[in-house]
Amino acid sequence: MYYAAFLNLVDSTCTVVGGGKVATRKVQGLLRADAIVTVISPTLTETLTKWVQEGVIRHIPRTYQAGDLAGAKLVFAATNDRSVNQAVSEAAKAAGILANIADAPDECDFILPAVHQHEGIQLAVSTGGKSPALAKHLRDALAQDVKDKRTQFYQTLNQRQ
Ligand SMILES: C[C@@]1(CC(=O)O)C2=NC(=C\c3[nH]c(c(CCC(=O)O)c3CC(=O)O)Cc3[nH]c(c(CC(=O)O)c3CCC(=O)O)/C=C3\N/C(=C\2)[C@@H](CCC(=O)O)[C@]3(C)CC(=O)O)/[C@H]1CCC(=O)O
Ligand SMILES: NC(=O)c1ccc[n+]([C@@H]2O[C@H](COP(=O)([O-])OP(=O)(O)OC[C@H]3O[C@@H](n4cnc5c(N)ncnc54)[C@H](O)[C@@H]3O)[C@@H](O)[C@H]2O)c1
Repeated sequence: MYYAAFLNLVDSTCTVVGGGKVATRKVQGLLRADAIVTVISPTLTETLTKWVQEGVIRHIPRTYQAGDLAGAKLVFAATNDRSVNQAVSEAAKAAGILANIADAPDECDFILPAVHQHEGIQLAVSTGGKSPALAKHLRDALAQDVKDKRTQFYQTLNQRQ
């Protein structure tokens, strides 16, 4: 079983290798947590390009090189090249940096849950890597349940503010 935790990444540097669909999703989650994000990739999705133009993320416009992970608190490998993702995994391990490797659950120090966030409540659902689609489905069902009972939950939360 994985150890479940909520990380404080405010002002922490997180490095994402790859600039495709999966990298975009990982960056979005990091920005929601107020992390400082560097993306290393020769290409970017439209969304990532927009965030670079807005100055929201830093972009290194080339392929991954040894030494790129220096200073990172967390590392994400999300290229479509197995050998690159594996090189990132090995470099992170050697540097003692926790890594998420998008195409290799066995190489992940941590995996991401499906998340729902509304006001003060955050739901996170995992299937331990077995079925991300089921994690998404369960997250949506639980989010609906929270929504249905929101008056009751938010009264409790507001009493604690
Ligand atoms: C929950 C979510 C969080 C996030 O990424 O933020 C997440 N995957 C999501 C979506 C998604 N992932 C995949 C599809 C395509 C359809 C399908 O196959 O289901 C879709 C659907 C889509 O894209 O819509 C395929 C896939 N995923 C992994 C592999 C590699 C492998 O299994 O070998 C492959 C095969 C790749 C291939 O070779 O094609 C691996 C991982 N994906 C995880 C998390 C971790 C385990 C979570 C758990 O189960 O506990 C883990 C282990 C590592 C990690 O990435 O952290 C996010 C939903 C976010 C949301 O929408 O809210
Ligand atoms: N974990 C998950 O949730 C999940 C979900 C779907 C797919 N995947 C896996 O994630 C990987 C990426 O999927 P995608 O749909 O984002 O792919 P994609 O093809 O959209 O994007 C790949 C990105 O990697 C970049 N890239 C390629 N070589 C590089 C290098 N040497 N250095 C830096 N960047 C490089 C490309 O320029 C591109 O931006 C695939 O291996 C796929 O099997 C994981």
